[in-house]
Amino acid sequence: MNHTSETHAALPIIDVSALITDSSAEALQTVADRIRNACRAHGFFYVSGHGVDSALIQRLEMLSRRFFALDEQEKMRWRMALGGRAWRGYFPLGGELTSGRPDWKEGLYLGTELADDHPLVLAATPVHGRNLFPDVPAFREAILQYMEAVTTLGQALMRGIALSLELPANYFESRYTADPLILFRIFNYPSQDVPKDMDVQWGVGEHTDYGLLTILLQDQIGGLQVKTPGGWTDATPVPNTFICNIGDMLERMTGGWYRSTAHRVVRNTSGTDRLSFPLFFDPNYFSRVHPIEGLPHVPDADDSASRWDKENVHAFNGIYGDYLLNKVSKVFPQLRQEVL
Ligand SMILES: O=C(O)CCC(=O)C(=O)O
Ligand SMILES: [Fe+2]
Repeated sequence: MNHTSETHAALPIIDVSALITDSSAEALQTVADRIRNACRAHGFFYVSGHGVDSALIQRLEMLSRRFFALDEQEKMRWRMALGGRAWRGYFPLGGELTSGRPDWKEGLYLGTELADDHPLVLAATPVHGRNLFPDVPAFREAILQYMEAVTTLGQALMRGIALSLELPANYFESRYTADPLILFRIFNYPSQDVPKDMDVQWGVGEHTDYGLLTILLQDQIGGLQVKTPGGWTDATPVPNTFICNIGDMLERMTGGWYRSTAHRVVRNTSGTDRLSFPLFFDPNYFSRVHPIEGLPHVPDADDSASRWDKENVHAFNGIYGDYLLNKVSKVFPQLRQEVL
C-alpha cells in the first residue's frame, strides 16, 4: 500500500466546523465553495472540525476489535439470516459479493434502531427494524451514540452541499432527509491469505454507493482507493477526519453535475487487521428522488457505459427503497432468497 503524503493531497480536507456551529454567512460560503470544488473534481473529500467526540470514536474502534476477535462460530450467533428483513447482523469473510465476486472482509450490518412494534416494522418494510447487537459489553451504546452523532453530522454536511448548489440550506432535509434512511456497517479487513480455490481479488470491489452521502471512518491502515480521471488514487488515512463521498441519488438529483465516484478497497496485506465504519446517509426509504431544477445542464449525464454496474441512475423511476433493494440483493444473493 502506498502511504505517501502526496497521494491524499489529491483529495481535499475541508474544515466543516462553520456548518456545525453558528457561523457568519461568509464562513458558510467558504465551506460551500470548498465542497462544490471537491464534489465537482472528485466526489470525495475529507472533513475535519466535524464535532464527533474522539473518545466515542476510540471506544467504538476498541469494542469493534473486541467483537471481530471472537471465534467465527461465536460471531455467527448474530448472523444476518437471523436479522430477517431488517438486513442486520454479522456476515463472515467472503460473505458479501461486489460485482459477483466475494469481498475479503467480514462485517456487522446495523442501522437506525426500530422496535418490533414500530409501524414500519409491523408492515415488514425491508431494511427497517432492530439491530442484532453482539454480546460485547458497552458495544450497543457505543454504536447507537455513534450513529446518532454521525447522523447529525450528515444533516450538517447536507446543508453544506445544499449551499454549494446555491440552494436553501434545508433543501435536502425538507424534501428527503427529515427522517433519513441510515445504514451503518462495521467492516474488518483481515490481513489473511485467500485460499487458493477462492476467486477473491479485492477487499471490496469497484462500486459506487447508492444513496446521498457516505461518511466513512477508517483506522490508520489504509487501502481505500478512489477512481479519478487520472487513475486510482489512495484515500490515505488522515487522523481526526472522516471521508465523505457522493452516492448515486445525489448524482441523480444533480443531473450528473456531482457524480457518485467509484471506489474500491485493496486486499489487506499489511499484517494488521483494518477496520472501517461507513455510515450511509440516505433519502427516506419512500422518497422519490427528483432532479433539482436550475442546475447547469450536463450533456453526458448518462455515464452507464463507463459505470461498474452499467446502469443509468438518471433513468431510474421509483422510490429510493426499490433502488436500494435491487442493489443489496445482488451483494447478498443467498439472503435474498431467505428473507425477501
Ligand atoms: O472500507 C472502506 O474503506 C470502504 C467501504 C465501502 O466502500 C462501502 O462500504 O461502500
Ligand atoms: Fe462504498
